[in-house]
Amino acid sequence: MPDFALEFLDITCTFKSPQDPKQPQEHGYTAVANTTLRIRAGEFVSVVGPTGCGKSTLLNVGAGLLAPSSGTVQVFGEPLPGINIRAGYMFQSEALMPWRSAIDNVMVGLQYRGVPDAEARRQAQAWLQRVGLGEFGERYPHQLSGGMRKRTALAQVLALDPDIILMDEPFSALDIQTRQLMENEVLELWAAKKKAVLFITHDLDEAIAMSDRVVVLSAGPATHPMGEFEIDLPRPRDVAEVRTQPRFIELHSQIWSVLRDEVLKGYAQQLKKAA
Ligand SMILES: Nc1ncnc2c1ncn2[C@@H]1O[C@H](COP(=O)(O)OP(=O)(O)OP(=O)(O)O)[C@@H](O)[C@H]1O
Repeated sequence: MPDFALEFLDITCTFKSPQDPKQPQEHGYTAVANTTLRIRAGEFVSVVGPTGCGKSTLLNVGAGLLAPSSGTVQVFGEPLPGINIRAGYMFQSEALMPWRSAIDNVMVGLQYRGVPDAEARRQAQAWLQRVGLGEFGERYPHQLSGGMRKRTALAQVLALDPDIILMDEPFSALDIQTRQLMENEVLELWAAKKKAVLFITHDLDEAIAMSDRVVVLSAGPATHPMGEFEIDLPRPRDVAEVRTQPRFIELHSQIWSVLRDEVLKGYAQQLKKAA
């Protein structure tokens, strides 16, 4: 198997201006510029950067939902021709179908893949069990708490057994306690199966606590990696406890010294845009 599960090779993404759609694309807004980022099979990589810098854009490129203006994406050494079928995707927003019960939501991807209903139901139930929702399969999304909905979404992604998991600020809407529980659950599930994970967050503590490597993106436009940090904290980790370790604090201050300036630049740009 190739060393890298997912490679972004010299990726640039330029969007046409919504105000002037007739303008040639090269005169539009360049969100991501000349970005190269490689994620090894089984590696947990977080990408942090100021708000609006281009994190989701990069993730969408990795999912095959957005074609880059230039550069290539490789999945296990092969160029990505369209949708990345080896990747599961967990969004920031709710992605559950409100008219389907939790178990039906988890089953749906398996059914699309042609798994017979009874087997899909059995597998979905096993995943709900694993994320602590064994008793809640018949509930509809509106009958579940925010944390339970996130767990259902996690089961939905993991049920498809993807080799690559793309997560876009999946827990940002949760309260801190639920968030830490979910982070620990993700780490446990990841340790059992060792998938490649690309995790987008603007929370540096979360990034360090979860990851093998943290990549810092510059403020936009033309965002690109500014620094990469190996997180050599021992595993298994408890995301709340690990934050008290001296090495965590050291890594945090090293990464923050790079990220801080970018956050300030990003903030200044947002103020300029709003003016
Ligand atoms: N389809 C699009 N058309 C035009 N501009 C876009 C499009 N998608 C994203 N952008 C712009 O590209 C930039 C990067 O957006 P993106 O959503 O990738 O940032 P982000 O880092 O994920 O943001 P946040 O931290 O707020 O989630 C933003 O300025 C955004 O307005």
